[in-house]
Order: sequence, then structure tokens, then C-alpha cells
Amino acid sequence: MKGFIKLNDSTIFEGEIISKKDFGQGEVVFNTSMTGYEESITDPSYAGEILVMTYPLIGNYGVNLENLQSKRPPIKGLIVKDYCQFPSHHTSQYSLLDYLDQHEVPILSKVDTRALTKKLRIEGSMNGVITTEKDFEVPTSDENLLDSVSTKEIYRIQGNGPKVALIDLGVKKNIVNQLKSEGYDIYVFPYNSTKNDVDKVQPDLVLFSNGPGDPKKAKEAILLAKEFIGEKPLFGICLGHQIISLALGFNTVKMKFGHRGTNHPVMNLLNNKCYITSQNHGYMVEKESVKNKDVIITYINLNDQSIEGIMHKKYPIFTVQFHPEGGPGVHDTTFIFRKIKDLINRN
Ligand SMILES: NC(=O)CC[C@H](N)C(=O)O
Repeated sequence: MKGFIKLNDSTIFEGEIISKKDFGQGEVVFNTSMTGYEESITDPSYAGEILVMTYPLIGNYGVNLENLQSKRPPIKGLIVKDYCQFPSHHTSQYSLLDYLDQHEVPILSKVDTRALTKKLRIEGSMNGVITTEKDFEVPTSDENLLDSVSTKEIYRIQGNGPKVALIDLGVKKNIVNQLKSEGYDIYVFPYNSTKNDVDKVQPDLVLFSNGPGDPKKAKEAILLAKEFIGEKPLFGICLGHQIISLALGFNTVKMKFGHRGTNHPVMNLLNNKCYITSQNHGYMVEKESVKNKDVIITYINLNDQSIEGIMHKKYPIFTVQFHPEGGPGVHDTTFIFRKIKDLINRN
């Protein structure tokens, strides 16, 4: 069926809706990974977004549930150049289309994704709608994204190592897996937990996870981080990094089109080592706001010099904007899950 992606400046790109669902609205963002669509479509940080894959052939190795980063795809739609109808991989359990159909996510194929991406790079990410009707008005939504992706109840994944209180703002499975493989004793908490809730398990470290949306909207988590500053070692990944930064009094700003891909170069300013990292974010910590404060910038992005990590000068607080767990992508920085034990020892 003929379909369109219509942006909120009324630009229209034509394609073919190949899924059962023929409608989706959200912020249109692009990801430049050449592989890893299974992980990306199920990364909770994409909740509320329509994902454009710049790699032209998508679906060719099907879907293996083991690779998924959460129980259901949180994306509002997928836009591809060519959908591969005949996937082939020895571990594939479903075709990408069957999997997204099960979860009522629309796929718009045959789109000139290069032109669409150029548009988003020049003018910035914008809201859009996948639709069969050209004159449909692009709506805006004010969904509580954190509520849609966080755990509803506290649960534990037992380990013999230090106790981690993981604040689940939409945590990716690979983060949990990396923590498990380091032996941490993990307690997972809902996004709106209070300090009282977390204190009950007497954690050695509080970890704020990745997650969707504008970090400034995560009011409960910012307050929680604020209350733990100076009291417990803190570690944050992506949204968690932004939330801890806000709790420390810094500012976050929306980026023009974000970083979404698996080959983002970052440099550790403490030892000048470079890493290739996996990333997915549309906001960043404003550089000006951390100047002359009690933190040092540990990592920067080598493409645009933006902040990729900070460390507190007085307290055991460390955060990264990139995704050290990979999934999709490179594993250059998985050592960070070991390194956070230093924060606990420093404490
Ligand atoms: N991966 C993430 O945690 C994303 C953080 C935040 N939602 C952003 O877009 O910047």
C-alpha cells in the first residue's frame, strides 16, 4: 500500500507501507548503523520515535529474540530503503516484518532514506507521521515515556559482587547482562522510586540507566540523583548521565539531529585513548554549564567535541553519554562496567 512519511514542516517522502499497521507518529530520527536493527528497534530509549535506518538493506538476517534489548519494540515506526523479504540466518526466529506486525509497529519501505536523512541533518530532527493520507496533520504527543518503558516492580538479579541499585528508566538488556557478567548483585527499581525505597537495599552504587525523551522531564529521577549526591557512588549511562548532570546543577540541551549509530569516536581526555562507541541520544549536557564546576570532562566526542562523560572531583560520581554495553555495536568500552568498582572502593 502506498504510504508517506510527512514531517511537521509538511515535507512528504513517499514509500510503501508493508506492515499491517499503517499509522505511526513520533520524532523522526536516523541511525547510521550498518547492522544491529534488532537491538535498535527494541532499545527503550527510542520510545516515541520513528526510526530511519540509513543502511539501505534492512531485515536480511531476520529477528532472534535473544538479541532484543527489551520485551517489545518501543518505536512508533520504522523507515527503510529496501526491506529484505527473504531473511536468512541460522538463528533467525521471525522475519522483521512478522515481529513488528506482532507488536503493531508500522514499516514504511522504499523511502529515499538518503534524502530524508539529509533533510534531518540540515534542518534537525522533527516530528512526523507515517500515514496513508497525504494531508494528515502531524500531531504532537505528550506521553509519559518513562512510565511506558520502566519496570513496574522492584526485582533482584542476585550476584556475589557489590550491590547495585539500578534505576530503570528503560534499561537495555545488554546493560543488565554486562552487570551480571561482572557479578554485581542487582536490584532494579522503577523510574519514580524514592530515596527511601532505594535505601532499603543499602546499595553500594546507584546506577541511572539509559532511557527515552527529554531528560528534564525525568523529574523524579533528577530528585533521586540529587538526594544521593555525596551519599552513594553514582554512575549514569546516557539518559542517566544527563539526569545526574541536571542533579549537579548543569544544563542539558537538544541536539540538532543527535548521535545514533555504532561508530561514534570518543576520546578519554585523561589518557588520550580513543574508542569507537555505540550511541543513541538526541540531548546532551551543555558544555558551558559545566565550566569551572566541581567536575572534569572525561570523554569527548571527536566528531563534534560534545561531552561524552564526566567525573566529579569530590564525590564518587562518574557518567557516560555513550553506551558502554554496545548492543548494537562495538564493545570497546565494556571495561567501564569493571571500572565502576573503583567508584565503590573510592567511597
Ligand atoms: N539512550 C539514551 O539514554 C537517550 C537519552 C535521551 N533520551 C536522549 O535522547 O538524549
